[in-house]
Amino acid sequence: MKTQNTILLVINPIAGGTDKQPIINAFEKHVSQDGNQSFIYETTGDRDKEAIQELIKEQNPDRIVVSGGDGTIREVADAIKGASVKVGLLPSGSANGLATNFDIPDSLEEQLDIALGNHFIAMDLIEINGYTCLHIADLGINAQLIKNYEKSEIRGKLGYLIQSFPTLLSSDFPFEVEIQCDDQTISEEGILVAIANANKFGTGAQINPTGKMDDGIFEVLVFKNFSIKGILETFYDDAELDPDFVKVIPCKDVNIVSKKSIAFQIDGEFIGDEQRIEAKMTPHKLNLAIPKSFRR
Ligand SMILES: Nc1ncnc2c1ncn2[C@@H]1O[C@H](COP(=O)(O)OP(=O)(O)OP(=O)(O)O)[C@@H](O)[C@H]1O
Repeated sequence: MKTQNTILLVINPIAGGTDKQPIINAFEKHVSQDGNQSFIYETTGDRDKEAIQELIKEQNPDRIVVSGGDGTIREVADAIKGASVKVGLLPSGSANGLATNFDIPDSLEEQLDIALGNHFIAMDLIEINGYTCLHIADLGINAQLIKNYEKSEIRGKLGYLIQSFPTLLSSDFPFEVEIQCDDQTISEEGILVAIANANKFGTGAQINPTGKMDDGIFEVLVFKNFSIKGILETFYDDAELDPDFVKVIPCKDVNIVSKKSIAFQIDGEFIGDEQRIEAKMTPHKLNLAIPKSFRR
């Protein structure tokens, strides 16, 4: 006889500003049709990591399905660190950068098939200045855009675009950094220094085409100057990054020091103006359910 599994849904009621009841209904239906048992935890924004850890201890779920944005996924990743529980995604945040990297489709039914399916990646987790990073962190123009965007009242792509003009003209760019990666030290000048586990920004821009999310290595990318060609190339899957435009340094451990404080973001969330960034690959993996068609 098939054993009954317990599946926990962690759902952020405010993510993306949408009604979550249809997601809860579809999840419960799908899990019961599979002959499994479901239970639900709604995040509150206060001590969610600890609450999820308590639930894992009490209920010992076989899998946790996360409905929210990257912030909610990170909360779950932090809660299960070191445990083997599987994780599925029902992206419902405002940007969904991690889901974009795995080409998770828009339809809820397809998302449920994937989240409750049996294709997994043992995804690397990076620790940066004490935070868990799921896909991409960066110092420079992109983080400055996110900072300006978070302060602005105009939402959506238009808001992002309007913010880009003062950001691109700011005297902070380019800036100088010293990068100590494993046992080499490099001095560079750039407009954006990214630490990338993944290939894409949440917007879909392909900034790190050779990155693999399960190889135990992340890439430090230094974008050296404003190049329309270089920026356009990052939108194509098979882009070969021009070394005059971007320098790529694969590593497991990096210290980045900037001469001045520069805007810094992790997974689409503005962290602060920073001068020192310490990033290292953690020994933990996220056992994530992904589409069968995902190309590593
Ligand atoms: N019930 C709640 N009320 C208010 N805030 C909450 C609640 N639950 C979670 N949060 C907050 O939501 C944030 C995480 O949101 P998340 O990133 O998942 O969604 P989002 O911001 O809509 O999406 P994205 O990160 O893709 O832009 C955290 O700051 C968390 O503290």
